[in-house]
Amino acid sequence: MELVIAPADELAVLAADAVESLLRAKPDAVLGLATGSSPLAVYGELARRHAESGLSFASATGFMLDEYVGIAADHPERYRNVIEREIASPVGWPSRQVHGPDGSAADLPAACAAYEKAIVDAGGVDLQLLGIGTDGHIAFNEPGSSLASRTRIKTLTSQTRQDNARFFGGDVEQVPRHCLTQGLGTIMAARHLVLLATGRGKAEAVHQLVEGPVSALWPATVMQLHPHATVLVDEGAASRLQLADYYRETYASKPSWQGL
Ligand SMILES: N[C@@H]1[C@@H](O)[C@H](O)[C@@H](COP(=O)(O)O)O[C@@H]1O
Repeated sequence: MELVIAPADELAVLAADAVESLLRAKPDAVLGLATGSSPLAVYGELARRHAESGLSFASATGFMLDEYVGIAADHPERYRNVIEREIASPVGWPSRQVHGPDGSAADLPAACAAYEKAIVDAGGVDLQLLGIGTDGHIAFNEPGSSLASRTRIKTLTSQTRQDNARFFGGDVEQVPRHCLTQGLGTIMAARHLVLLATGRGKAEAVHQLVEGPVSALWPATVMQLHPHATVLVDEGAASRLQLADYYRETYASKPSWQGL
């Protein structure tokens, strides 16, 4: 696992660099897309590069991490709509190439199985962007999630619903109770994981993710078992790391030819 501690704007540039080098080397790459506020600056940077230097998503495929169940199709916070607004549309990415779990399906387990198959059929995810919840969830894999889980229905914790209430006018009752989410096993099958976390509110989750014991209680800790995981954090999110000085030293002495 590589840990980078830097100001938030630099983290977004680093993550965008990783996406750009992948797309330049493999235009039909498969990208894993996260929602939440953490990846927004990355999406902004990618949109800027699309507009200014022609970075193209025309042949790429995207897979979202998760989706609410029981949210109106035209709700601005439906993750499908968020991804369309924040990244697909700004980079000219054809909608038919960007996929998400179908939270409005009549048969939700079948929709989950179909989603797993679609990811495999596309060749698997090359680079998965991730955020992290204050309780250590990734996608919507709440504490207690099986470390081997696949796309399925989950019930959101009250902590996550409170955290996400800000997207629903501050009213926690408006936040759906259920979701479809890629499982931890699904996420672990991606070839490169890039997680972004900023602010002191994420400090404990980041400490557990990087330095805690691997445990379903802190689902993101499963990333310790991934052969290529990059964790990008600002000073606030790094504030509880025991080995922060070592991570800084390692990154400062990293050879310039070595990407993320
Ligand atoms: N399902 C999403 C996660 O994918 C995201 O990582 C998390 C953190 O969100 P934020 O980046 O806004 O802190 O929120 C939601 O619960």
